[in-house]
Amino acid sequence: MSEKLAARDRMIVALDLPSVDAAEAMIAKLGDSASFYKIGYQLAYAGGLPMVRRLADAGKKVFVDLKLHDIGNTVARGVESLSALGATFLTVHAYPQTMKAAVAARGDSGLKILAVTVLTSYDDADLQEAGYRLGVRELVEQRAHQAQDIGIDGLVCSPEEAAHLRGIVGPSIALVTPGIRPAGAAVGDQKRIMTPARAIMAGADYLVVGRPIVEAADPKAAADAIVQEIATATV
Ligand SMILES: O=c1ccn([C@@H]2O[C@H](COP(=O)(O)O)[C@@H](O)[C@H]2O)c(=O)[nH]1
Repeated sequence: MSEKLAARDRMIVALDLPSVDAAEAMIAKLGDSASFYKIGYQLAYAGGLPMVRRLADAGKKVFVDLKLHDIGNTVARGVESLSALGATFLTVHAYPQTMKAAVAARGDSGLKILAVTVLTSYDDADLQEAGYRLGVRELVEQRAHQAQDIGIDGLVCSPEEAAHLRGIVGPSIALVTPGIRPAGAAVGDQKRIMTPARAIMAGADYLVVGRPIVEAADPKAAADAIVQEIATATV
């Protein structure tokens, strides 16, 4: 990551909420404690995509996490449509055809394409069950090399792989890490997790945090605590 970001701007809050009203209420609760939001399946499919422009116009950054994966032409047309929304990041799965189509289609829109290496809810046994021959570490590494060759802007990975990947891809590819759990937080369905401080020390550029904030009794206090942890861990 070339730019030096403030701790708050490295935390991406996943707005995994059932409606636009619920998401807007959460954004109001968080106020200045959050500057970067992620819109994924739940909110996008509940009419949340127009929020991208509204948030961008309000000075917030937005990550559209739709994890595109289809034939190249369909991915390219989808990226063209999404690039008009004003988002900062868009995810695709880290398959070569998909990544090539997305990188070619983003044009000079300013949209950055992130490749999802291996979902943070997967471990080696899950990959084997899905028919993969490689374990998590090997598949993440292979996909990182392919993504870099294709010209991808960033990788989504677990913080467990961040230090290793930083050594492979160098400083200019953003490492965006879900699977963040403050000490004592419920793990849920995530399998490859770290605390915010450890993720930052491992080399993550951005931390994606959903349930530990949006399901907290006091989301603003939860977000402030994570930002404080990021600040303390930043060297
Ligand atoms: O590998 C991945 C890719 C994306 N995600 C998304 O991040 C958030 C994490 O939410 P938590 O509630 O903090 O677990 C969620 O929107 C996922 O779709 C991921 O977890 N892992």
